[in-house]
Amino acid sequence: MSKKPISSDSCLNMTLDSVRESLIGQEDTIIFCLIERAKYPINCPLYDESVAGVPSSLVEYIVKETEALHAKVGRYESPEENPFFPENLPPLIVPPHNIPQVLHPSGISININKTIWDMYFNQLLPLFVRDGNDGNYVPTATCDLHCLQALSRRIHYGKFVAEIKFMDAPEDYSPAIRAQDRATLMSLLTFKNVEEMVKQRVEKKAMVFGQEVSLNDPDDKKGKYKVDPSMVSRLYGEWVMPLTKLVQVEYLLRRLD
Ligand SMILES: C=C(O[C@@H]1C=C(C(=O)O)C=C[C@H]1O)C(=O)O
Repeated sequence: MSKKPISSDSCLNMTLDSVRESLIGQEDTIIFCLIERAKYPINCPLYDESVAGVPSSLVEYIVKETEALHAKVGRYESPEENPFFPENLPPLIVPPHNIPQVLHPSGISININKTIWDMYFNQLLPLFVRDGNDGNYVPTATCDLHCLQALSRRIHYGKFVAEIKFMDAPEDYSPAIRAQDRATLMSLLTFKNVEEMVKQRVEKKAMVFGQEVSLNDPDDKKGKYKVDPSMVSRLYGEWVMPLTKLVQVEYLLRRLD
């Protein structure tokens, strides 16, 4: 496993192991966010485009307005954060943080949040949320926002993974980058054994974090989970890891610009 610091002057001492540790920590956040969202039914009116009083769906309005507030106080100063609606974000009202530059400048602006948005609302939500409408629209939208932010952060973390992989073996990656050869880059950065471990671990975490707890009959709730653990494994296998790898490829394609 790599132990080399990512760059001598970044002082961040990132390694492939340390970014993988961060991805493992982010698994917890994603699973807890899914558990919170699953408390509410689908609450369809939130996603209806024609709600009186707001210019878009209620969920889109809440995400946009929250991002505008967060932009003013510096959320998007961090290279780990990517807005869903980057157009027309207001300027900072606090002093800049001067976060050390780790990523290659051409890769920083990669943003696949449109794909993440579509995946979340059209494919993922219907899989783990029950039908119904309990009227809790704003708390439900807040859960959607947290799920989206956690997934986006995890998937865009591929930029850091790619930077480290490149710095560890520029001689392996450079010919494929020069040839703009996506398939070779994808196979160079893929570790099937790591992906298999990730899928197993998130399934196990979903069992532990989402188990139902009963004081009376311990067997009463056995085998019942707040979100289906196999669905979490599927989420990672079909969307989270492929999209993280897409970000890695996009980043590497620009790495020698
Ligand atoms: C993130 C990495 O790159 C790839 C993507 C993975 C993921 O998204 O979890 C896991 C293994 C790799 O195939 C990594 O190597 O850790």
